[in-house]
Amino acid sequence: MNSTRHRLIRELNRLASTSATSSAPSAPQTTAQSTAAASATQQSNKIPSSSYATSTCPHMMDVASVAVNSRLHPAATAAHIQQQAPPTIKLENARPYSEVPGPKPLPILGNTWRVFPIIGQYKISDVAMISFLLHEHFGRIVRLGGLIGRPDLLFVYDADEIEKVYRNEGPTPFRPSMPSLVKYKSELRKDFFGDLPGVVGVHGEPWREFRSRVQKPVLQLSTVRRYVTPLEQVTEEFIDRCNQMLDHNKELPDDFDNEIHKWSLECIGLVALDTRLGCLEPNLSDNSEPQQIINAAKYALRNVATLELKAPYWRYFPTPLWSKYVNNMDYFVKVCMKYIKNATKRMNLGEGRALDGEPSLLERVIKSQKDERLAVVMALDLILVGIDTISMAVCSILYQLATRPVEQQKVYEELKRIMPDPNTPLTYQLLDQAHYLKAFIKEVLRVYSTVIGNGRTLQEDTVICGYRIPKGVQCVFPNLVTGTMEEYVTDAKSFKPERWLKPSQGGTGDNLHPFSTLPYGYGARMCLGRRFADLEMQILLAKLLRSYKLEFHHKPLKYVVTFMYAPEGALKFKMTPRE
Ligand code: HEM
Repeated sequence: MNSTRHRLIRELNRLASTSATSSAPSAPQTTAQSTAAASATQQSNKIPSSSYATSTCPHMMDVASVAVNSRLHPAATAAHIQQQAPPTIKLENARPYSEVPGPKPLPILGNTWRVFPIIGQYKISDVAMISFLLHEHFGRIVRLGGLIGRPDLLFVYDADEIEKVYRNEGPTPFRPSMPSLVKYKSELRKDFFGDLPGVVGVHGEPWREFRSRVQKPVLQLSTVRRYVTPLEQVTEEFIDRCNQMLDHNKELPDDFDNEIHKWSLECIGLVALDTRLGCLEPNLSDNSEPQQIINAAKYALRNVATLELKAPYWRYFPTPLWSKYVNNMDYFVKVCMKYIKNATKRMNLGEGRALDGEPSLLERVIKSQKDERLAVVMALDLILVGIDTISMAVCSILYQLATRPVEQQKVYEELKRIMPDPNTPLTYQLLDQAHYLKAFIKEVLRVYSTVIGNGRTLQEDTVICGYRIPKGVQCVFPNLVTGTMEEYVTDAKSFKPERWLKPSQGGTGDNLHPFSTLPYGYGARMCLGRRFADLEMQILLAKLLRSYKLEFHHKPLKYVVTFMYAPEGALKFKMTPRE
């Protein structure tokens, strides 16, 4: 255990002993609850070489209705249905909110001070660890109150209760969202965003209207399928580039994560802007447009955590960090406008980008909605949340593959069977057969959830874990913790892609509570880019692993949160051609 963890445990022990309510969490408990604390202690000790990171990841807080069960192991769903539902308690019989356990806010200073520099005991990157420790010390529901300029955070570690909240969220779910982006869209650039502000950081009717106008084209399979070949081309270029970057040990460079960012930006440019941005060109200069977009994306997203948790003073006056954030956002808007205007021009000239008769996503949106600004806002949202999420997920998946040779070999064997000739062009049907590869991705997202939690702001008073939780409280559902809890996942500490397979495919039939691990969220607000995310990741892995073996011969990397949860350090993978 590292010293940060010791320090946090000491502090939480102290808090637990001083908290007015922490010693008496006598709210109604499920049978499994009695063992939760013990299992959580065990769990946080066992999670390998990870430092934990921010559960208040702004993306999770902000990022929509498609059945979740389609992504789940059928056996898991069946097992879940057999579980006992939590007791239903009426609002009037529930225990008061004030009794929810949690660290006690200090007078005047509240709890925000805990993430201040020097005097505060937590770094933003500690927040995931805090999420584990809060569970360990306070149980299945924890209140973190007294935060400057924001409502209380309520951590819920009970998958049945999480399910209840999701299922009752109504037609306009409210994800506690980046207030900084809300301010940018609804105040600073109201002139541009007006009554169509997009989905990210937008709520209520404006969110519902925007989402309903873009959801169909973004999620429909025919649109997504159209991108297999273009995304395969991008990925082939990326792999060629990787080859050129190998050193004398056949290892990739220290800043390989930046290269993955370039690949993901090139992919998102293709999808959201109908453009090849040129990110994979060799010798990209620091002031080139693609590199500037990458920098702007990293900045815009990663500083949201700091802006919102650590330095929320921009709410009251424009701080330097806020001004920089605004400049970055303005830059994004400008870039999106430029490329969407180009796409409209091409369409007007009859030079559209249809493939096999299928128009591009952008063409579909511009044609059906007859609104260029809507397309700009959609592209902006997709880019804003699509680059970092997928890049970080890929960093994490590649690292897991490189350090798990047995599983990597299984992925390779499967790919070899599906594509005996490595140069076989990819199709949706071929990818559909890559069951183990997909299961591997799901398992990485369970154990190392890139977006470490999701959230909902309650729109009415609700009973959670026997407490009456008032409307307006922000619930946090910490995937990273619940996805690795023994009570919800059989043999939760073991990395077993097979748990996601059907028995006919060699699956283990393990129990897996569907609401314990939801990497793309759930319901009407579920991730809008998930089909593209899955496709991009599958294409990259299929192309790369069919032809190369990946190894990692360096000190194990720790998982931390910058914005997303991913391994920190040089991803110096060794790439060796197969056969
Ligand atoms: C592995 C990669 C990704 C992960 C783990 C991920 C995860 C998430 C999560 C957890 C949410 C919140 C859902 C909810 O509130 O229930 C979300 C929302 C969203 N995601 Fe993703 N995402 C990924 C990739 C992408 C990509 C590539 C795009 C764009 C192409 C994208 C676009 C969005 C958008 C626009 C939202 C907001 C939806 C709304 O609020 O209506 N995501 N994502």
